[in-house]
Amino acid sequence: MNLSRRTAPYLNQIISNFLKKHDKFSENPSWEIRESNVGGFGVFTTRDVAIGEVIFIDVPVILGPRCIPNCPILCVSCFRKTDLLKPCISGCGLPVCSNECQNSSFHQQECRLVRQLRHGESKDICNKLFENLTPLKSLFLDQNDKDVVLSLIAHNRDRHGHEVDTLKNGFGFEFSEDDEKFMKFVCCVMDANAFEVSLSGEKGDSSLRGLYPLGSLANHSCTPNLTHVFNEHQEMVAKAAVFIPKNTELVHSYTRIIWDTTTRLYHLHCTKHFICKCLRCQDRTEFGTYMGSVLCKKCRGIVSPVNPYKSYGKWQCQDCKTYILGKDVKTLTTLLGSILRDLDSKGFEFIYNFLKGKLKTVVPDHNQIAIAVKYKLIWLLGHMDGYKYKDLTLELLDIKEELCKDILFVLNKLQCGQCKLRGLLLYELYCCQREKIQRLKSNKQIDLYTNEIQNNLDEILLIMRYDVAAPDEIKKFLDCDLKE
Ligand SMILES: C[S@@+](CC[C@H](N)C(=O)[O-])C[C@H]1O[C@@H](n2cnc3c(N)ncnc32)[C@H](O)[C@@H]1O
Repeated sequence: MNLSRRTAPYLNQIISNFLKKHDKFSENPSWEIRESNVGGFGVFTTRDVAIGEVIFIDVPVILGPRCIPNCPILCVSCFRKTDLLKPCISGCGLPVCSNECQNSSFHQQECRLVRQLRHGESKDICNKLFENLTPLKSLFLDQNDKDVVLSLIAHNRDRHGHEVDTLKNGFGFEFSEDDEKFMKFVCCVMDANAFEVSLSGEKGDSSLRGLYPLGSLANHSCTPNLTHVFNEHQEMVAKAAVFIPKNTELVHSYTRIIWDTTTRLYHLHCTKHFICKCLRCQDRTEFGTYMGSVLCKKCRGIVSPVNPYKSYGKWQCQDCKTYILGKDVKTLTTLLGSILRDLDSKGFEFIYNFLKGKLKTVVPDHNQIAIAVKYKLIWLLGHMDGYKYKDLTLELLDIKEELCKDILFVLNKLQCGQCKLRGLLLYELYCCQREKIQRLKSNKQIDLYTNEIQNNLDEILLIMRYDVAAPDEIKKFLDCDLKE
């Protein structure tokens, strides 16, 4: 794009017009695009915003499958993941879930283009074509939407845009020079800005990516003040995770919140090509959580990097002041990482004993590996065969409750407010406490619990409001709530 057009007034105008077209623009928005201190542009509040308040609703200008190996397939028309997926009967090789989706104008235009450019038919679903479909979809944008895409920043390193090469070299697609240039630009814009879109009932990683123009102008911080959910129309609902004063930059997290600084910095460098300088990254204690720290072999004190930006440099024990080398810490964390991956095949006893035994001797309680192990146990208790809620003893319910509260405590220390992870953990805690209350005998204990459960439920509803990925029982509460 012509960079001289990339000014704050231009961006405000083009994004506002885009939202107006989709009926998502409020006449008195609580956001504004301005130049940001971290570089480029960012989104700022124009007034105080209360915790949980919706700041904007954004619409995807491009929506398509993530280009990852073995991406679980979805209907290319309605983007639902269902058992009813079948290959399009016209022979384009793309998955659709119903006659309605087969015949939708949305699918028909890409189906025609695929058959025309590819010179051939496919009777089966072609996964590779599905994975590389997103740039192709961008060719159907109208000029206004193309201008929106052109106004966003694009990564310009060589490895971005390989989807287009796969379409050309792997499938024999022939594109005009302009189309090819635009599609490559789209891939670079998607890599810089796209969000993984949550879908109803989807477990694990998302298969869908969306380019949300306003959402994508918000910069990153490891202590985000913005949180977002996706509703059933694949719209992004951006909400305040904490109270946000007027004129504050809105920032969301491009990484997992419970990763340590080394992991977050590495991820941001590789995927978004910048070095985060937020307060959490600069603090070697990570706000007192010591998520990246290990224990000293000599005195069991906490060992942290002297400079969090140089994890390969020196690390020092805060008690006995001994130095150790970053590469030795790396060896330990790599080993723990591989044990962590293996834990998926192990049962509760093994994982719990590992947490309370070996792991406790090498890392502090809130090291990211310890948190990941605790997280596994939370998901195991109450969900896995033999460990459904009804099967759990009071002792196991106590363990689950303690683990949930422990990670919630870490999230509080990290100052992440009403983030999505908090909502999920509160929900696990709520289910656990609800089960526990049925086993309690004393009325006093029951009363105490009932209050806590109700408070947790209120907060879960606030965090999960509009979230298509919310658990079904929460959605039922929310349906009533939204109809009121
Ligand atoms: C999704 S865009 C955010 C909007 C972008 N600032 C703009 O002007 O369009 C992501 C890019 O913004 C920049 N960015 C975001 N957060 C940053 C941060 N905390 N520090 C430095 N650069 C950041 C990086 O260049 C990153 O690749």
